[in-house]
Amino acid sequence: MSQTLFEKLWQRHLVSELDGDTGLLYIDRVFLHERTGSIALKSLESDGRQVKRPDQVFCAMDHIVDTLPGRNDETLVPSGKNFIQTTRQAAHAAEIQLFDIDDPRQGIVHVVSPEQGIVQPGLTLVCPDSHTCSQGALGALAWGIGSSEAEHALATKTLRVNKPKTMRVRFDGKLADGVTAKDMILHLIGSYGAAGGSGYVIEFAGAVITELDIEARLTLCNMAVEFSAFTGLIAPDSKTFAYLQGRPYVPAGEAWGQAVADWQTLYSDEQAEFDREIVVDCTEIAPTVTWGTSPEHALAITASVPDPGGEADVHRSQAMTKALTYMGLKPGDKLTELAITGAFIGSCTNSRISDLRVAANILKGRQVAEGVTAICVPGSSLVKRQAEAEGLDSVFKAAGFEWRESGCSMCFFAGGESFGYRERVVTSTNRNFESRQGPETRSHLASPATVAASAVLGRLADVRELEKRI
Ligand SMILES: CC(C)[C@H](C(=O)O)[C@@H](O)C(=O)O
Ligand code: SF4
Repeated sequence: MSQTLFEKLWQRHLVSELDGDTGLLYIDRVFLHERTGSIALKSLESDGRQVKRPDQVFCAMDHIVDTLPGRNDETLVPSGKNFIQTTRQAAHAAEIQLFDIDDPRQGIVHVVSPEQGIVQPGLTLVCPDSHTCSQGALGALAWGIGSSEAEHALATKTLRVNKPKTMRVRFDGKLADGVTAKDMILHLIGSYGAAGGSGYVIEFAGAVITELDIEARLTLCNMAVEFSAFTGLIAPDSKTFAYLQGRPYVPAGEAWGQAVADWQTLYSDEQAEFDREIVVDCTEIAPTVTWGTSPEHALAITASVPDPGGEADVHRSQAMTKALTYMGLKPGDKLTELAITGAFIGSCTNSRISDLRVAANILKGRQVAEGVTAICVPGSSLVKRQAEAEGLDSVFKAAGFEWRESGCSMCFFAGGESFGYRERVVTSTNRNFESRQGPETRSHLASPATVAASAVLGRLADVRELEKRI
C-alpha cells in the first residue's frame, strides 16, 4: 500500500496502537536545553527515575547564556545562573552529553543537532522546545514537546502521540533573486494564516525544495510551528546524505552505506494520499517581511500596511487593529518607509554559516545606518569559528555590527538581553509576538538578506534595490 513519508516514519516507531488515533511511539533521541530540559532532568531525579539511554540524550546551553564576549555562568537573565548550574549538575549526574558554555560545539539546540549529525533521516527526535520541527528538514520525525513529556521520554524511550493528519505543501516554480527559504515560509503563513497547518504534519516538497540546500531547508521547517503544524519534514535526498557524511554522530565505514541504503527508502510513494495539499508558485514570492504581531502578518516588502477594515473575518480584523497600535503603524504606511533602530541576525531560524555569508556579502564595503543597533549572533560556536576563518566577522564589525558569542540571545526576551522599549527591529528570527524581543519591542521578521539591507538603509528595505545600486 502506498504510504506518505510520515506514515513510514510512524509505522517504524509504533510500539503499540492506543485508543483512537493515538500511538505509543519509540523515541530515538532526546535533546534538552537549560531552560526546559533542566526541569525535566531535575524532576526525573527527584522522582527517583533514571535516563534509560543516556547515550541517546543531549543537552544544549543556549537559551539563558549571555552572548556577550567573555561570558561565563553569570547572565543578565534573572536567576539564570541557577538554571545554568543546575543543568550542568543534572546533565553530569545523568551522564548525558552536554554541550556546555565553553564547549567548542556549544550553540542553539536546533543548530547543534544537525551540525553534529545527531538528527538523521528516519529517526524520531524530541526536545522540550517548539522549534524542534526545524530538524524535520533532514527527514526525521522531530517535534517539540513539554517538560513532563520530556521526562517520560527520558525514562521510557516512548511517548504517546495523537496521530496528526497529513498535508503536503508543494513549492513549484523558481525563486526570484533576493528570495530565500525565509521568504517562502513567511509567504505561506501570510497566505494561509498562522493556524493554517493546525492538526497536520507537513511534508514540504516540489522543485524548489529539491533546489534548496540543507541549511535553507532547516530555515523552512523551523517555522512549521508558526504555521501551527505538528511538525514539518522533507524527504532526504543526495543533498541530505552529502550534508551528513562525516559528521561526528553519523554512522561511518560500512554502517554509512547501510544507513544511506535505508534512508533512500524514506519518501512519499507516488500514489500516497495526503489529507490536504497546497501548491505555492514560487515565482510569485517577493522578499517578505512582517508588519504586525503574528507571523501571518506577512507581506511582500513592496506592499503597504493593510487596513483592518478590508478584512472580512472579525477576529482577524480586531487582531490587525491591535497589531497596528502595538507596532505604531497606520494602514497605508509603505513598508520600505519604516525607519528601524535595531537589526538582528541570529536564532535557530537564520544563523547558520550560509545565512552569515549572505548577510556579509551585502554588508561588504557598506555601513550600518546611524541610529541603528545591529547585532549578529552566530547559531553555534562552530558557525562562529567558521565565519571567523572566512573573515566574515571583520565584514560585520567593519559595517558596524556587534559580533557575539552563540546562543538564543535576542531572539526571545527572558529578562536578559533585549532591544529597548518600542525599538523597531528587523530580525531574522521566527516570532514577532508582543514583547518577544523586549518590553514593547516592535519586531519585523525577515530574511538575513533583508535584515542586512535594512540595517544599511536604516529602514525596512527591499534587498533588490540595494543590489541594483552596487
Ligand atoms: C523557551 C522555549 C521553551 C521556547 C520554545 O519552546 O520555543 C523558546 O525556544 C522560544 O522560541 O520561544
Ligand atoms: S533561537 Fe529563539 S526560537 Fe530558536 S530555540 Fe532559541 S529562543 Fe527558541
